[in-house]
Amino acid sequence: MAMASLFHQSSKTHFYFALANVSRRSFSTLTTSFNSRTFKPLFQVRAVTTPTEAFVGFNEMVSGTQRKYFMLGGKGGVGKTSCAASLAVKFANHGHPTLVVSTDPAHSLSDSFDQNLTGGALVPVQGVDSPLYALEISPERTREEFHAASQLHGDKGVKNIMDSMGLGMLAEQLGELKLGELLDTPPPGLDEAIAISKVMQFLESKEYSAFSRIVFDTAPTGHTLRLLSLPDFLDASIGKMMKLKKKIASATSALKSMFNKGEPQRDDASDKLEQLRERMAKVRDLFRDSETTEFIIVTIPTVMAINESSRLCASLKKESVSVRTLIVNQVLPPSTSECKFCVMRRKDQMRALETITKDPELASLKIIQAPLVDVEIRGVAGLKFMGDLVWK
Ligand SMILES: Nc1ncnc2c1ncn2[C@@H]1O[C@H](COP(=O)(O)OP(=O)(O)OP(=O)(O)O)[C@@H](O)[C@H]1O
Repeated sequence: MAMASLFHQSSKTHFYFALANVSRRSFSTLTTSFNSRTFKPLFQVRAVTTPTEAFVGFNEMVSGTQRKYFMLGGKGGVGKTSCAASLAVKFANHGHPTLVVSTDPAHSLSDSFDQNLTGGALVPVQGVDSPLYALEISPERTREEFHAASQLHGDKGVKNIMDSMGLGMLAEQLGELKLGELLDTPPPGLDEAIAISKVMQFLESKEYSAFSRIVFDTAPTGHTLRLLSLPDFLDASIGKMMKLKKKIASATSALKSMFNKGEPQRDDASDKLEQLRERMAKVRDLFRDSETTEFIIVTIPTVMAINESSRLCASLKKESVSVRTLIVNQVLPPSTSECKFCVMRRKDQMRALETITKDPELASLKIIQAPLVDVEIRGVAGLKFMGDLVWK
């Protein structure tokens, strides 16, 4: 039996209705480089419309103009990008200037929106009611920039780039290490460090201040957990570096005072380390602030995916990251036909869904079931359609 016949008839009508109603308003094609020195807000925040119908969960997510962050993550291929992109479209269509960020090195935002959003800069998404920008954080591209700078200007070039990313203090602390050589075998966590530095830019740059909703399409589970635990790890490392520096500094100043009775020297390096530490603390606090940040786990109704989601949920809770919602995507809609394959598959999915209710990590979450549809979710129209099914 063709997949098409699994599609719920009313949903199909709904889809074409959605297609016909998608606004095609276009935005200026302004793209903004991260390294831009002139910080101007890209646009002003408009009044946000709050739906009055039965949008219980989404109602809470959309209300208020205070900035909120939503991180969507889960196992590879379950529909993270489709869910993240559809949420971003829905926020924008409810009046929120929205930014959707991909931290997955294998980006699929461009494929999902069916628009070219590559380049590692803010790119406007066409076809939504309020400004929606996409950003694919590209560690590979940054690494290439590092290499080029290293070849042209040696370690000084690499340090300049790190400086422009807000990681200059870290570069200084790496001191005599051959940064160029380090890049040939990037240490684990470098991709996440790059993603974190971008998060720091969100927090500090006026350019990003107008976005009231920021949706992260994260990389599959392992990467994401490293990303979330990095601020703590760096904070601890910086703490150790500072202690060491203080010891060296007090020994040095004791020596200096023996020979030179002049003014005590200001310790610039320690000041900068302290600044970096404060920035890391801000990122960590942001991830853990349940008022502003929420992690939404996306899964599919298979025992393997649900088990992984349970482990992800436990790890997120350990990191004190707020998790309230689990999306079970690609659930087969009820079928009136006698297709054996469909009946078996649906039974199997029902068994997997049962395991959620018994899972100690997942049972307490709000469960959203999103149906498997018979068309690929692509383009703003498709994402709007998916958004209306998922985000209610
Ligand atoms: N509910 C659904 N019904 C039908 N197709 C879907 C559904 N959800 C997602 N898809 C399709 O499944 C494919 C994978 O989806 P998506 O790229 O969103 O997954 P992902 O978890 O982000 O993948 P990756 O881990 O590779 O980034 C896409 O072709 C998408 O259109």
